[in-house]
Amino acid sequence: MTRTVVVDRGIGTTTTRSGRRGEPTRESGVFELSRPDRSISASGVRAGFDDPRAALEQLRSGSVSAVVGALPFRRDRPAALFEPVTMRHHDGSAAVTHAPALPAFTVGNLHDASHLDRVAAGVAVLADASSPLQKVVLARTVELSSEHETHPMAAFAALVAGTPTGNGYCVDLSSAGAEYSGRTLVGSSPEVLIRKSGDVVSCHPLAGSAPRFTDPEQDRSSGRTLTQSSKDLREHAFVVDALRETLAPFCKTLDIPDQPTLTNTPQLWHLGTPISGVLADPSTPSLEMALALHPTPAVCGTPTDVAYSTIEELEGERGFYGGAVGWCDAGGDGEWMVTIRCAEISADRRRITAYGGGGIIAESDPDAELAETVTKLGTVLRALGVSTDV
Ligand SMILES: C=C(O[C@@H]1C=C(C(=O)O)C=C[C@H]1O)C(=O)O
Repeated sequence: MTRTVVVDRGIGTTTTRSGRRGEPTRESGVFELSRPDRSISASGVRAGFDDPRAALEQLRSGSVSAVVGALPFRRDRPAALFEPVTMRHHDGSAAVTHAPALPAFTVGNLHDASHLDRVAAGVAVLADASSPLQKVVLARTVELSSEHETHPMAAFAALVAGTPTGNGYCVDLSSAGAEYSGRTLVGSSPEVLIRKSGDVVSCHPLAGSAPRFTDPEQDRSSGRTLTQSSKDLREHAFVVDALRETLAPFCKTLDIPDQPTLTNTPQLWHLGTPISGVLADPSTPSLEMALALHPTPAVCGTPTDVAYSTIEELEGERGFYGGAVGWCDAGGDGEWMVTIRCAEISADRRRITAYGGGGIIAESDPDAELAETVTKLGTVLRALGVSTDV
């Protein structure tokens, strides 16, 4: 799967190293990751990698100086990673100026009842004593279309502005091959898969969700109920257990609180566990750890292989939703966010596919799960000016 792509910046087309000329691309190699304390802005493709192992090898050997991009949900699908031509770090979240205006959208079925059948089918497998499946994350999409183009930076700016933390990302997916040429992933994820700085690593897994409310008392009560929900605590524990098992071999010390704490976005309350550790080998690349940790049961399930096949059967192809978005420099430092609260913008920029899902266990209720996807889809939809109150 190794493919190296060199971009001819002058005329905006992509050529492979073997000399084949690809589809014309616009602004090839856009990568933005906005985080509350430190953001990354990269552009241009010096070398593209659809195989993350090849990117890791070249980072280790020092032949590339940094890698940015997106990992897909399925480990056997092409990644969209690249060594950028320029890469800047800056303090605080991204401040996008002069972003073009967003167009008006026609929105697909926001309350698509077919998700009820999907969840019911998942619950049936989970309740079947002969299946090893304990948790599965099931998701759905909503399609947006417009007569006018959505500029990815306009969507990114709106997503960053839509959260007080300034979380947001925008990734050109062209390095994943012809199928993805010109497509862009945008989103605002609250979930840190792995962050590495020197010998310190941290993660902030989220699992277990409840809606926010405008009424302060109702809002607090929704959060409080979540902290006491045995169903959500169980969903959360699968994720923390998986992270503990994967992180332990990398770490000299690992600090994992016994109980999750409440965290929030403008749309949702979540159960979250702040995990930190000290690496045995401080040169371990953040990309290596992201590949080891992904997919966690926050986006896939337990056990992973059974959850993967259940998702494939009940949902189909997820593309980059449920993957990871991030960066890794030559010293191994970097940060990878779980690719949730996201949407993919088509190459012609007139169609947008937004994604939302949730963890399902045997006790899950299909109606509540459908409502949770609408709330989660609200992160992207509201940023794009689309109401979810219909
Ligand atoms: C799967 C999504 O979110 C994940 C699933 C959660 C849950 O099941 O409660 C919570 C946070 C995320 O880890 C999504 O936003 O699409």
